[in-house]
Amino acid sequence: MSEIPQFTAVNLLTGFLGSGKTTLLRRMLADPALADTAVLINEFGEAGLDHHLVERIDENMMLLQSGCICCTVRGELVDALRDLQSRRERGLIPAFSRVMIESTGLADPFPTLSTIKADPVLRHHFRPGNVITTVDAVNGEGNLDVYVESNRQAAIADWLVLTKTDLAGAEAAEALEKRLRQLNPDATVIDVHDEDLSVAALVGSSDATRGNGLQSISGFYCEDSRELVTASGEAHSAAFRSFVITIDHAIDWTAFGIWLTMLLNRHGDRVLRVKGILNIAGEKRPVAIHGVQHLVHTPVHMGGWPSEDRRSHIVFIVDGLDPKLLKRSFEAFAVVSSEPTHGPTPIMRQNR
Ligand SMILES: Nc1nc2c(ncn2[C@@H]2O[C@H](COP(=O)(O)OP(=O)(O)OP(=O)(O)O)[C@@H](O)[C@H]2O)c(=O)[nH]1
Repeated sequence: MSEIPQFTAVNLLTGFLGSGKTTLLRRMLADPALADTAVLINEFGEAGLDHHLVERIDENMMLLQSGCICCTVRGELVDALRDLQSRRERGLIPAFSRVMIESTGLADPFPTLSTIKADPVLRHHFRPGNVITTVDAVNGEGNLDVYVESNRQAAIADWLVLTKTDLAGAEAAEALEKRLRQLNPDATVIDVHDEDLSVAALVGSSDATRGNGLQSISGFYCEDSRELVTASGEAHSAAFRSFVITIDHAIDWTAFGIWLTMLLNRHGDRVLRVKGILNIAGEKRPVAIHGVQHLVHTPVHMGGWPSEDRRSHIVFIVDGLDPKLLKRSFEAFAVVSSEPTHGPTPIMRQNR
């Protein structure tokens, strides 16, 4: 069992929606050097799926849900860290020597880290560790153009991890890297596909790199899950909404694939993120699907169902798109087969 450090580093894994945070987290947790890591996952929206997609469930992993870590669930973050500390001290959970928080894709890293320093209990046990920011080489430039959150996540990073360079091509990746270096000259920029990348190094000592970003960013906070406020106090123009569709019948894969592709082709600039765990007609194991703006990623068969619940859950994060319209188009496409997964009714629920 590892010794309890005097101050446990709390590392923050951030990056815009769908930029590859959970994918990188999975890779990090698979590294034996990072086995003694406690993980807090924060999701924007009512149905958290990331803790299922990580496919590691143990007592050192917690879900912070129903809000954004930089604002509405900040108290939950404090409680979760205090709880981890208390259970570790009493030997109720395996000792951990670092914490990794995966934030929502919309979170501002600054309030998250300052929460730890400001809390009278936490500051005796924890210290801010590294900020690791994933930046998607396909959508990254566009996100930096439009979303202030994306700029802040990049500006405060100790590590800027370029993802999806395999899809974007060398030219786009180089242009993005150049822009990121201008935005944050102190960060180390690395390609997630670089053979030399040691994921354990991402959570190494942060003393040499931390500071500049934290000092230059102030006054930004996320008011609630729908409206974001800029450093100057003006309302952010983006109208982010998150909602989930839950389906009680097995899904017709072909119809669903056509529907999702058409949706993202047409509205990809406003459907910032789609992710789901689906019960597909004729399949025993669940299928994880991911859409990020105009991009539909390759679906993946999961190892098994994460719980007794066999229904499909699809989470959407949209910017200025009416959830009712999206739901109507989903229904019109008849993506639901006649095979029930969980009782006869109802077919579909929308939480918000
Ligand atoms: N081809 C490719 N796909 C990637 C890469 N990184 C992530 N993906 C895919 O991108 C999709 C989204 O990845 P996630 O890791 O879930 O992204 P995320 O940032 O955790 O998403 P949110 O938590 O919803 O913001 C998934 O289908 C991943 O398999 C990459 O480097 N290359």
